[in-house]
Amino acid sequence: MTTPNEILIAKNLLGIGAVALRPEPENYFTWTSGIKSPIYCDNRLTMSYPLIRKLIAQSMADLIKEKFPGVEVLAGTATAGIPHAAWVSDILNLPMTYVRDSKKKHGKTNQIEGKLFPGQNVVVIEDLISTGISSLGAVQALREAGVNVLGVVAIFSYVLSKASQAFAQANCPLYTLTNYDALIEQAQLEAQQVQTLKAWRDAL
Ligand SMILES: O=P(O)(O)OC[C@H]1O[C@H](OP(=O)(O)OP(=O)(O)O)[C@H](O)[C@@H]1O
Ligand SMILES: O=C(O)c1cc(=O)[nH]c(=O)[nH]1
Repeated sequence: MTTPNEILIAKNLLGIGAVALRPEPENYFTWTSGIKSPIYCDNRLTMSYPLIRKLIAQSMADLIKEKFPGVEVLAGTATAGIPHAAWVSDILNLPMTYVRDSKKKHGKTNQIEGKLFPGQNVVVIEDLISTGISSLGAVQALREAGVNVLGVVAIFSYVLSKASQAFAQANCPLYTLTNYDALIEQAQLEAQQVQTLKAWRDAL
């Protein structure tokens, strides 16, 4: 069942043109995982719309307070999760860190930037979940640093079965503000196109 807030966030993403469709296989987008896709959701565009980024930050803050009341630190995923982690940490008045996808090649060679203390309760902030590999990589780095990852909060998920399995296997709860089904239902597409897009996702 799609909730009113999932619909609201999906409508806002659609309203700013964050969702692009390329139905012809020869023009498919390439995702970070290498998956070829007829759809791409560019949540980075939300940075340019203060009202929408505030709606996202407040919704994430509310979700974190409800699901992870013991949170002590937020960790954004580089790069697209970082600005959202900053805005949410401001609302919740919490310290913030961010996690690179690998160790920096120079300087202090950190993968995690910012201050963490072993045993702290951390929530990871991500912009988007496809396979979940990026956010679960951040979760692993944080666990190796000795902190307790309570879970991941993201703006959007494609709800791929492989992502659900990966989060379950990593014993990491995931909550998102909206998802693929809400998005394509609000996208004012032909019924046939909605069916094709759902079948494409379900086959991944
Ligand atoms: O669930 P996954 O299959 O890992 O895919 C989702 C990731 O892909 C995008 O990041 P991208 O690698 O494009 O980098 P960016 O955040 O620096 O833009 C997005 O911001 C997520 O982090
Ligand atoms: O999997 C990805 O790389 C990906 C998909 C998508 O829709 N949007 C995005 O920013 N990244």
